[in-house]
Amino acid sequence: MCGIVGLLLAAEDGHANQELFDSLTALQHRGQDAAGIVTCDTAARRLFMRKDNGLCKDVFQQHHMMQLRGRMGLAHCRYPTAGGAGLSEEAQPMYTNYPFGVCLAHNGNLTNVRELKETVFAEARHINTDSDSELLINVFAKELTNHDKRPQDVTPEDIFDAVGGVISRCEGGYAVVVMINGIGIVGFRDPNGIRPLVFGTREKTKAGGTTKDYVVSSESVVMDMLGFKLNRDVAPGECVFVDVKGNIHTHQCQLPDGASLSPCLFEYVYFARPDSVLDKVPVYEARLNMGAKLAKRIREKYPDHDIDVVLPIPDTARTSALQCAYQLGIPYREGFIKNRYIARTFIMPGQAKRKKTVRLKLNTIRSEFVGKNVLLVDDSIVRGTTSMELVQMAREAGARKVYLTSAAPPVRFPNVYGIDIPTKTELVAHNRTSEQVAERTGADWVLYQQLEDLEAAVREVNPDIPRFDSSCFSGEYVTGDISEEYLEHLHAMRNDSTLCMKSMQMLNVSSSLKSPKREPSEAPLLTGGARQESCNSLNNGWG
Ligand SMILES: O=P(O)(O)OC[C@H]1O[C@H](OP(=O)(O)OP(=O)(O)O)[C@H](O)[C@@H]1O
Ligand SMILES: NC(=O)CC[C@H](N)C(=O)O
Ligand SMILES: [Mg+2]
Repeated sequence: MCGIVGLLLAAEDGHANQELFDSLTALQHRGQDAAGIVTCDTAARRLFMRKDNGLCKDVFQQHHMMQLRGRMGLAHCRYPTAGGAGLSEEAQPMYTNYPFGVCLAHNGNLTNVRELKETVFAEARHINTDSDSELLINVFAKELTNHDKRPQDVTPEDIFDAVGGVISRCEGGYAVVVMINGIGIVGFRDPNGIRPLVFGTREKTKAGGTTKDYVVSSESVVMDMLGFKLNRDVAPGECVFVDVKGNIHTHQCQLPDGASLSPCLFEYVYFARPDSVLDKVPVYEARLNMGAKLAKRIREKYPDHDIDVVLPIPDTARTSALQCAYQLGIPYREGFIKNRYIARTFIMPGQAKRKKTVRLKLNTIRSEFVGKNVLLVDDSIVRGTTSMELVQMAREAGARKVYLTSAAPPVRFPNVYGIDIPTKTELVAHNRTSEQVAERTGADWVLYQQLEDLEAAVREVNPDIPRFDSSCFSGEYVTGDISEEYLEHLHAMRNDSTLCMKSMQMLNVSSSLKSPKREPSEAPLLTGGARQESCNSLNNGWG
């Protein structure tokens, strides 16, 4: 669930680098693995890029920032859902020199990668990584060459045709920003609008008149940070093109049969910041509604409950837990304190790391547990990594009974549109009832939100959303093209053990490359034993 930004400043002598960096910081919660910024000096027609693995504060040092010249640019923070974690060549933005010099940043996941690879190679283009975003930029670039024009002759219609070509060829979930050297920035969204994309403007009045800066980004919070006005969401299958002169051109591409706005429900549950507004839904309000509906369900299912206190599992669950406690008429307290310097656990690669991080990240306030019956509220229970640890910690802190509730329904199916849940076997609710999840996590009972209540919680804020991508709860995929064979392929490619083995192999290759003089008898940098242990502890993570 990466974060993407495209920015174009009106001032010829402006530089977009600092605001791109600031917007990445505002979107850091969407991707912690890699970060990148590319800028364009529109007068010199030169591009400047910096990208690497890591958080944006680590990737961009002052000397990098000073290289990023120009008033137009893109930014990206990555949470890998294709290819591998920790491969810096898969960091974004992506770049291709033909035609004109095109850069692209992508949030989402393509589902017809195997077919696309074949056609892209047949078009005499080259793909050098396993990233689906590299395919996406090559498809866009190829479609842009169809008119065979010089850069100064490219029209908005040519850009719209290129985006139309991408939409007809690429399946899955994608929100995309593109920068074309010397031409402008482009934003578009897949025909179902699964991943979010908003755009905004900032007017500046000077003696000479009024000018406009433009921004396109994953979440509206970027506009708040930079002082932009949120204009609206980019519609499903719509293309927004801002040329370097500051003119905006929009076009609704032809949608495939059956496509309609279907935003990812998980954005409202977990991914987006509560202070963002996506598809006209303030995320905070949706989460309050989730908490209210959860309280109703608790009262219905356990009318004689003996809960003494409601404790959120920080951070994301705070909003729902607050409203749940209020509706139940039970005190809301902070039983778990989060170390603010430790990032989100769920989007970290590898189960061993996720499991270890939960205890490092959250600690208990004993007085909130001792002798009490506590209700722990989480926004979602996915692999169960967080809840298994926290139920145990609650008991260790002296709780008498530990109840667990989730503002989302059980996650039972893979996500193929940009959340890294590639296989159902890793999910704690896979083939388990709530009672069995309670047994597994060690809770006295577990209660989940119902899917219709979750959808209603969002729809109460915007009744015009026709449907949602709720595939990880329902197993129904809005693009209609997800076969069992595809899900089996995804499982084989991306289950945690396979990814672990792949990264170990990469480590072996790179350590042998870095130590050309090492004798064959010498121990490798990471011994076979250590490798085995690392993968074992990963498997133990599932218990
Ligand atoms: O069942 P699991 O596999 O553990 O996944 C679900 C948990 O992961 C997320 O928290 P995370 O720590 O990523 O982020 P947060 O601090 O924003 O809540 C989410 O909010 C749940 O707490
Ligand atoms: N989470 C995302 O949006 C990921 C984008 C892209 N699929 C990648 O893996 O880099
Ligand atoms: Mg959490």
